[in-house]
Amino acid sequence: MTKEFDVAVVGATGAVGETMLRILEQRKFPVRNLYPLASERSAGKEILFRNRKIRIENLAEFDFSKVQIGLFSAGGSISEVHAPRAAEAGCVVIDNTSQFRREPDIPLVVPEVNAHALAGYTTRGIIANPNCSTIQMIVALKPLHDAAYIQRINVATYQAVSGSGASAIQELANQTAKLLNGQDIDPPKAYPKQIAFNALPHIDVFLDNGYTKEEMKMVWETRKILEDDNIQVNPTAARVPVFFGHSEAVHIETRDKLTAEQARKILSKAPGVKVIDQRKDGGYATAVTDGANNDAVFVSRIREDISHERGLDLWVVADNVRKGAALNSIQIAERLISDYL
Ligand SMILES: NC(=O)C1=CN([C@@H]2O[C@H](COP(=O)(O)OP(=O)(O)OC[C@H]3O[C@@H](n4cnc5c(N)ncnc54)[C@H](OP(=O)(O)O)[C@@H]3O)[C@@H](O)[C@H]2O)C=CC1
Ligand SMILES: N[C@@H](CC(=O)OP(=O)(O)O)C(=O)O
Repeated sequence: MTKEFDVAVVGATGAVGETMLRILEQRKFPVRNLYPLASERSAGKEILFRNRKIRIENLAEFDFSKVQIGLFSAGGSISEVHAPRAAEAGCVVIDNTSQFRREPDIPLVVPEVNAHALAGYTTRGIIANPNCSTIQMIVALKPLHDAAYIQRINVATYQAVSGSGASAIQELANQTAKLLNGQDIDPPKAYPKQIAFNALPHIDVFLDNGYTKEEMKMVWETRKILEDDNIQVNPTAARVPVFFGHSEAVHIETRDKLTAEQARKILSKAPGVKVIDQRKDGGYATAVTDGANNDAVFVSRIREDISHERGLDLWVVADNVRKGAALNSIQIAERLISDYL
């Protein structure tokens, strides 16, 4: 008989939490009892899971000794308080926030890339899920790194508003509707400037070195996941008026020469990757037509960099809420139960 697990979803009413519920159903994760948790604002409301209504409970009052697995996506400050409390009660936490990612004794895991790191979860009882932009980039780059050793990455992201949660999705929809109706938009709340029909070169807070925290997460997390502090990463992260699906223009410089043909061949066999790369109109993946609602990381526009002897260019697209967050967490949970619990 398949072993079953009691699972808490923290942030179950949010953009990521709701997607987690759907993915647990779709992948037939062996859930015995599901506990959807959120703030006291949502406590008492109901969610649907496997066609059954389940009452949302208040995270602050939840006893984590009732569950073996906790999927957390309610923000860093919430995880800071409640993830250690859950781990203390014997629940293994898979945390979607950036709260613990840089801590050396907490594994930061993308199952296709470094599943072996999961073994370290026993020290703190917490496993960190990486940043969405980092996950899709690293799924595409790891096989190329193994083949030719990547020395430097230059990346520009084009990130969907769903990365900022349910309120930002609503803000883009509202601004778009108002502008199309010839009305003035309300003062922006989710972002400092209008997002509809615009592009903002700003995600997360600004740091002293002039990069934003979203950009530096791509540097720190890439190095930790690849276990290589020598890899140089130079990101620019931008927010664009797309609802679901992050896109990235990725430029790599490898130690050993890799042709576009070799890279295409390697990527076509890589776990979690789907290559769509025909050099013709529409022969490439986009966030909306391919990334959104799909599990794969799509790679397109594979070509040799005309400005660098050992340079390669790629276009990488994925569903930021699925592979960038909810799906990756559940893939971690699947490895956890198959290999450790
Ligand atoms: N891997 C990654 O890159 C990603 C990580 N994330 C992480 O997940 C978090 C949630 O993202 P997202 O779903 O998009 O955000 P949403 O704003 O859509 O949802 C937030 C969720 O957190 C809950 N919450 C808020 N405050 C509390 C509280 N005090 N106690 C308990 N629950 C609370 C909300 O519950 P309520 O409805 O009751 O307010 C809601 O369920 C982000 O803050 C981020 O840390 C998100 C996207 C990608
Ligand atoms: N920053 C991501 C989403 C997110 O929450 O990332 P993180 O978990 O690294 O803070 C985005 O806005 O698209």
